[in-house]
Amino acid sequence: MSVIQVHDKKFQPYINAVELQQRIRELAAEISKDLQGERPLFIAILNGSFMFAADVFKYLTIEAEISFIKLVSYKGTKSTGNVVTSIGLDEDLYGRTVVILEDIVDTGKTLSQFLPQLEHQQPKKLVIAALLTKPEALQYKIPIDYLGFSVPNKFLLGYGLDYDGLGRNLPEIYQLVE
Ligand SMILES: O=P(O)(O)OC[C@H]1O[C@H](OP(=O)(O)OP(=O)(O)O)[C@H](O)[C@@H]1O
Ligand code: HPA
Repeated sequence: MSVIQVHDKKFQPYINAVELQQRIRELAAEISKDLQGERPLFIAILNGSFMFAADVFKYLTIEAEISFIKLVSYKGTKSTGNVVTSIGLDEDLYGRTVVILEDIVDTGKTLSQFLPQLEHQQPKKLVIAALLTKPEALQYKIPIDYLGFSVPNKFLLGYGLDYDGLGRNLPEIYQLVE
């Protein structure tokens, strides 16, 4: 792995593919142990989480379902500010064990807006699995139950994460060179 250029910016190697896969196997093993017999529904938030979701899901050793959703944000009324709604969630969450799959919790804004909507459906349990989080960037308190890596507040690329549309296909994670 070496420094790469995407659009106008340079990125240096940060987490290699072997480390990533090893950590994801560990997370999948933990989830499998904790949620044995619950037939959880995994909800992957597109676009960024597609690779993480695919890898976690294939390493699970329990019965589970998966659904992919896209969040769309639009301007609500003055009092509600931005409203986030989801496209593609057809399942009824009532009484179910639900695992949210996110590639990254950065400021936490996305999940802080979306979690209440899921909770509204009264799942039996709602847990979060995130590959990455940036503690220094967090502005909203998000309880991450299964975390891959805690990372510094620098822009990341690869393994689902993009810079202006590119870089999602990289099998490893890169960090912006500043
Ligand atoms: O914690 P936050 O600051 O809200 O950031 C995290 C969100 O940002 C990214 O999605 P993005 O909105 O860039 O869309 P994408 O997944 O399609 O790239 C990422 O996949 C998370 O969903
Ligand atoms: O560090 C990041 N990289 C790419 N996309 C993102 N979305 C939130 N944080 C990031």
